[in-house]
Amino acid sequence: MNTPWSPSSWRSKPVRYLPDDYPDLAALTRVEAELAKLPPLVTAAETRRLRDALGQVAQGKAFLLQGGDCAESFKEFAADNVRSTFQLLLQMAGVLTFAGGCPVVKVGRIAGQFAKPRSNATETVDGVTLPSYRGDIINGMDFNARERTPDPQRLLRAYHQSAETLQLVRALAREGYADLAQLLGHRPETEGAVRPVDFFTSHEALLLNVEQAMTRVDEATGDWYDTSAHMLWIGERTRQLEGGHVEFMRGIQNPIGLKCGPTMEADDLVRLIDTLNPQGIPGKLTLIGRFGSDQVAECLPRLMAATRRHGSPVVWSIDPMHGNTHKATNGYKTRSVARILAEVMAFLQIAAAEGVHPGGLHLEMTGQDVTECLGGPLDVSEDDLSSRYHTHCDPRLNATQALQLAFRVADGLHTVRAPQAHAA
Ligand SMILES: O=C[C@H](O)[C@H](O)COP(=O)(O)O
Ligand SMILES: C=C(OP(=O)(O)O)C(=O)O
Repeated sequence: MNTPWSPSSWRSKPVRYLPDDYPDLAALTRVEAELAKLPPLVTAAETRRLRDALGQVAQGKAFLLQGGDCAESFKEFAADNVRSTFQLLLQMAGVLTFAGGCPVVKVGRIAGQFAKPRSNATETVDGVTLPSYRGDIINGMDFNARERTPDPQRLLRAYHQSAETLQLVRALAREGYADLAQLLGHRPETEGAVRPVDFFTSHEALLLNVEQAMTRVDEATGDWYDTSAHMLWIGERTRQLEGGHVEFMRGIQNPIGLKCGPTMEADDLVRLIDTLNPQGIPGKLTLIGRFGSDQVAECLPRLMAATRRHGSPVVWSIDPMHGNTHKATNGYKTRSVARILAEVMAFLQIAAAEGVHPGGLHLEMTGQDVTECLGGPLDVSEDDLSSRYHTHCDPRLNATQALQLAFRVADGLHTVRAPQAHAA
């Protein structure tokens, strides 16, 4: 694609999943202009550091751990919640580093993960039909007409909450951690042993009007960076080659993710790679498979084979959440840890068979002790779901479930690497 790009060129393309029911469009335009004047949330230099770190993943020398809420919310925003998810990610990274034998790049679904592409535009309860809840950045979760009407002021509230979240995350990352013992809950023995950690932010780049407003020229390089997060990804529902989301993402220098679900064809994937990373920069593009444990064996090998033949240095990561959602018999939207584990293990085995580095894990998870996914070490049952089901959209792994997964992945990475180590 050699056509000129600008932060607003997506506006001339078909765009899916952007709300089109703001009652006052002039108010929306005013808020977009206000956002464009607010300070960047992240810097271009930090963003380049993440791209370089992901370049190491693309070369098989590191592993990507990306995780956090399905949807951040205004109501659940609290320092303790941010801290517990941050610490959980560090604990998991510790497990993966020690057992997997390579550095782990840590990226939160945090400080901007607010907008959700919903399967149905409307929801009907007791004969009343209203717009679906689409994330706190767009409308409210309560089932009444006022809450479900998109409100542009929510864009500003989400910006400010993201800024506060980032401030806390940056402080926590500076405090860093001393060693694995501290990660597992013990205090460091000496102050001097503390090491800062690199921690990055990410979210789905769904609301292109917001992403456009946050996109600025970096003085040092003259390049465009989306300063709303270090990494942005294109969702499964908005990855059309000719669509607005791909158009926007092809012009920014941030590392980007691309969700790849069961309907992704190898030819389309190659075209998307050529469009999104035409120069083949290592670390620029992360492919995030999300097929479901029952489809991964059928879908993933041909996509991995296509990227291997193509030769562009992509990171292959797996999101074992979004293809494994089902409704429990009591109506809760849930996921079973067994199926999540099965998809991740299949990913490791398929990557080994295709000669591709299994580069990362993308999870919806929280440090809070929720009961949203079934199974795990404490064997959450369908009857337990109602006790602590707090997610605003999709079910997340709780801390014990996420740590169990990290140990299993670390084991799996060790096993798939062992034959390569012997061969070397
Ligand atoms: O998180 C992703 C999507 O927004 C979500 O899976 C869609 O959920 P829904 O099918 O309940 O709309
Ligand atoms: C919507 C999401 O996933 P997907 O696009 O893969 O369905 C998500 O990760 O929040």
